[in-house]
Amino acid sequence: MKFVSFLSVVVNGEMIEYYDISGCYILRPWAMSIWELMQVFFDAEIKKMKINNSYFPLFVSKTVLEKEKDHIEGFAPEVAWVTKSGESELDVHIAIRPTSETVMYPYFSKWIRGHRDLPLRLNQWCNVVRWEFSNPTPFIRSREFLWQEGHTAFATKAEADSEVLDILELYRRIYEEFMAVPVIKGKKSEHEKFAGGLYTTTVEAFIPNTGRGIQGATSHCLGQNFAKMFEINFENEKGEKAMVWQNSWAYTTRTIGVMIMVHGDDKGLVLPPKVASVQVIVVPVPYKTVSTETLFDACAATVKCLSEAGIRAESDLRDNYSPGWKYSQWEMKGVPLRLEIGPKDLEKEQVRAVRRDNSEKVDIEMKNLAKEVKDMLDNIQQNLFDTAKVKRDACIQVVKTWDEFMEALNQKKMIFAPWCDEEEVERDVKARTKGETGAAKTLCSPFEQPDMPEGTLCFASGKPATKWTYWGRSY
Ligand SMILES: O=C1CCCN[C@@H]1CCCn1cnc2cc(F)c(F)cc2c1=O
Ligand SMILES: [Mg+2]
Repeated sequence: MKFVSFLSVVVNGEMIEYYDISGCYILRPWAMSIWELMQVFFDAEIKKMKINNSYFPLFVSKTVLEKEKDHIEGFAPEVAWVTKSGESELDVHIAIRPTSETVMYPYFSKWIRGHRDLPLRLNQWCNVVRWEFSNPTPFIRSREFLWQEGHTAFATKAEADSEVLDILELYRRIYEEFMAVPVIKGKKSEHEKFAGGLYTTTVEAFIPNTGRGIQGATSHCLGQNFAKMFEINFENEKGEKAMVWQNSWAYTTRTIGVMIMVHGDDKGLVLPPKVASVQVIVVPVPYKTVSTETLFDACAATVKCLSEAGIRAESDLRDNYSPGWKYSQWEMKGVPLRLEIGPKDLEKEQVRAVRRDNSEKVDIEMKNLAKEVKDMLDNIQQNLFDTAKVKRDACIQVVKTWDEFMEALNQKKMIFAPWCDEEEVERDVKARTKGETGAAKTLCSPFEQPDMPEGTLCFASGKPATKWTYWGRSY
């Protein structure tokens, strides 16, 4: 789906309404319901991990936010400030949280005294503000967005390392099991990682239509960097004073944008059933040979039968739109399955099912309705993932030399190359590929590393390669 159509699809699909402040968007129910369905899954999963939700203030004082210069110096231009209340200047300017490390960690320091206070594992569902200037795009890059941010503290590095991967697996599930979007799990390079942390793990998605990678969600091990900065110590079992090991992890409303870009087509949105607030829309096809009331009753009974089977079904009984108009509107909104009920269907005690993913039409017997519809929805979910994976894999290009790299980059590929893992070389590749469509950067080094034949050289530096890494232009 091309960019222009992305902007029109999110508006025509009634997900987004533009707002009079640039970079800010209204999330309408059709989008908010997707966020909520994911939240139900993720919140239940972190509760199983004994992670508690909390809520910290939106505001950070300047002194606290700038406690450690190098943590935010690169981000300073993005920070939004409250400088006045009414007509009076605030003597201490207050930042709106762009992320909550500096909000939370002074209290982690206060609450964590002994090893019995560990692990401390908090999450919050909230909004954050980052006053970015690069091209704002609904869901993908906005000045305010919704996310969950997890912040955890452990006595040992091993516990932190293990939780980083547990959370990353939840992010993979969000993308692959709910959004039907294939992602690659891996580690960010030293250049691309969260500078305040020890290492960053990520699930990377790829948008075949634009040939750009996109960071899907991140799970950072912060090491003891913030413990040092905020003096978060505890007395360990040997009575020694030790610093905690911390993680922080987030996914955002960007997930919805990725899903739209991957599955959308020229008829509009295509929603995976797992995240569709309406999975089945029932549309009556009136005809003079049968009373509208009979048809409407059949639609209502169909909705009731599906709802009782746990399927999110609605009927569209509006009498001021034709069936054809309704079909295109619900296709634009991406409803996975449409059931048409006309006189003939009534006679044969069946419904005409039309799939949104491949436009296939099949007749379903009313008596097997719930089971057949459930199976079709599962099939649509799987088909969307399989189709997206084939498309994404077709974009992956293995390269060994600089020329092959440049050719693949200009063919909008997701490049898989042997790399010497030197930060200087990554900076050099960025400089050499700078262009109006943006430079190439590392996306991640996948945990699953193919073997590196003896003597393989880095595609960019010619030095001995140490790891296989995905490269590409990105959002
Ligand atoms: O990405 C995560 C997971 C959830 C908690 N935070 C981490 C790292 C966020 C990295 N980051 C990202 N963006 C920022 C923007 C700012 F304006 C700013 F002051 C600080 C940051 C900033 O620290
Ligand atoms: Mg940023």
